[in-house]
Amino acid sequence: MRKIYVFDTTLRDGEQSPGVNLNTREKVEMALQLEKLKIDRMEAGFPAASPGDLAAVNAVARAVKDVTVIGLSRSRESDIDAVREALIGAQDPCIHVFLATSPIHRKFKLRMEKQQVLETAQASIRYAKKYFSKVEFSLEDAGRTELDFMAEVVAMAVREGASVVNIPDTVGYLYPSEYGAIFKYLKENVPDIEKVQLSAHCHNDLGMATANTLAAILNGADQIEGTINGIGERAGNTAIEEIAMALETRAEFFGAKTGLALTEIARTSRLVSKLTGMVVPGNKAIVGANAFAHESGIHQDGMLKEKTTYEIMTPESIGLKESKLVLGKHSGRHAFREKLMDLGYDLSEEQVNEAFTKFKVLADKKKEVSDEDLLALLEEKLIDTPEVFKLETIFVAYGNESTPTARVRIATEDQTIEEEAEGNGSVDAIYNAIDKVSGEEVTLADYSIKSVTHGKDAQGEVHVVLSQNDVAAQGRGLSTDILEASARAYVDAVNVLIEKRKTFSRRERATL
Ligand SMILES: CC(=O)SCCNC(=O)CCNC(=O)[C@H](O)C(C)(C)COP(=O)(O)OP(=O)(O)OC[C@H]1O[C@@H](n2cnc3c(N)ncnc32)[C@H](O)[C@@H]1OP(=O)(O)O
Ligand SMILES: CC(C)C(=O)C(=O)O
Repeated sequence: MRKIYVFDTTLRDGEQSPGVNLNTREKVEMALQLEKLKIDRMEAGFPAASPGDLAAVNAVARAVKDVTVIGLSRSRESDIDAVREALIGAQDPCIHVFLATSPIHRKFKLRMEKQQVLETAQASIRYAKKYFSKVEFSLEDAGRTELDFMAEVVAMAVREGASVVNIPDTVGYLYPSEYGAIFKYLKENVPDIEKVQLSAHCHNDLGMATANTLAAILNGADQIEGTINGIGERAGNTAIEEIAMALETRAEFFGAKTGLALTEIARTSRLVSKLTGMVVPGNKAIVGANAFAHESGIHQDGMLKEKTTYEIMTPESIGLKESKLVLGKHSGRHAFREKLMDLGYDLSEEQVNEAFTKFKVLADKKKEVSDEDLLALLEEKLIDTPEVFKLETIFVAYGNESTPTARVRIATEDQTIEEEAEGNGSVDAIYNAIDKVSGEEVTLADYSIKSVTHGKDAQGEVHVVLSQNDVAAQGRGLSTDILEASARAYVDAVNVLIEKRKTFSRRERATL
């Protein structure tokens, strides 16, 4: 299997993400984790950028042992000298010199003719070669450079003894077949091209960085450049974890692999996210929180029967513990039952169906139903409350300068009653309206509320104690809305109270 060398630029191009600034300690921490991931080459920074970056590159160079450490440099002697200083102490140092070659960059940015570009690049490679045995040269914006001029510059870099020549699609402009064709062209048209490694460096402006990098591999690229989590300038760079897993998962197609320790991917991704402050989107390939999570019933059923139905790679392969079956409104009975078993509930078919119906009502209100939600729901289900009154709807009007008003609709065995009442607050108004429906004279002896789950859409659980003469009754209500939970708890307590009163009077009659 052909080996693809991984050039990680999380610490350089990744740090160019707007808002990201890594200090020396953070760069070293990340570098040591990248070493554990077994990347081959690491671009630690741009030493000429600032004294701080020079010092950080030097600290990284001294800290890592098994990775080639690289410093970036413009085609200027002063930049090259800064890299020399920064890489003192590196086990295996390498300099990365670049110069833009495209007509747009030549004309507007560098204000150079083709010949000047060629000569400047040549002079800088020669100067770099005096101090470094390993020199990578990049043709910035190669993706928009004329093919014949690109070949001319690459041929010069080969003659001057560069070890790697990089062909960046700096602005993420190309389509995979176009990018792949460049590598094929260079392989076929540049003399002695086999003396250098060809490298692919893609940006994600049109979301094609991964596809373009893979196209380069299919057309002979020896090295790929990218960052962890795909962070980087503008829309970012190629995500290294995507390339590594694509090659691993489709080895029969690509016939190439990286040497990465794949089980370190998840840990590295988390560290990069933590230190850069760049949150990984849930749906990000490979390392997003949802990459191995399944929410819909049909998928969950498939997963429970055979994981390969919906997973082309395992979470374990990137260092995660297991896939997740997330309960939500699209989930089905198979996953629901499985979750109940995990929580220690071995229920009958009928009980599962009953709980499932309640779960669906809750799932309509909540984005994700947590274990705590389910436990609360199951406990509620197991309490055998006789339903003389059944709360159908509540409506509350509240304003800080008006009297709170509530309207409730409650079903009894043979009719539906609607009542409205005012109160000192919204809950009081609801309770007054319920009293009007039930006709019961009760005292609210206790009221408490707590959140049983977390977040903005947490479920609130309300407990009330009602008393009537010598009889006390407790009620409990659960909802994502605390007013609804309050109403449910109250109606529940009224029902319990009526049931208790019946039992009490039966006992009394028996003793008479
Ligand atoms: C595609 C990439 O990611 S390339 C890397 C991009 N990364 C960075 O730029 C981060 C670090 N950069 C910096 O800290 C600063 O830009 C510095 C220190 C390098 C230079 O700062 P300044 O001297 O103030 O120059 P400034 O950044 O404004 O302009 C860049 C200059 O470099 C020139 N330049 C750009 N690329 C190159 C190159 N590869 N080789 C030689 N000169 C170059 C520009 O033409 C411009 O020159 P001019 O001043 O003669 O017009
Ligand atoms: C310096 C070069 C390799 C670069 O980052 C780019 O062209 O995107």
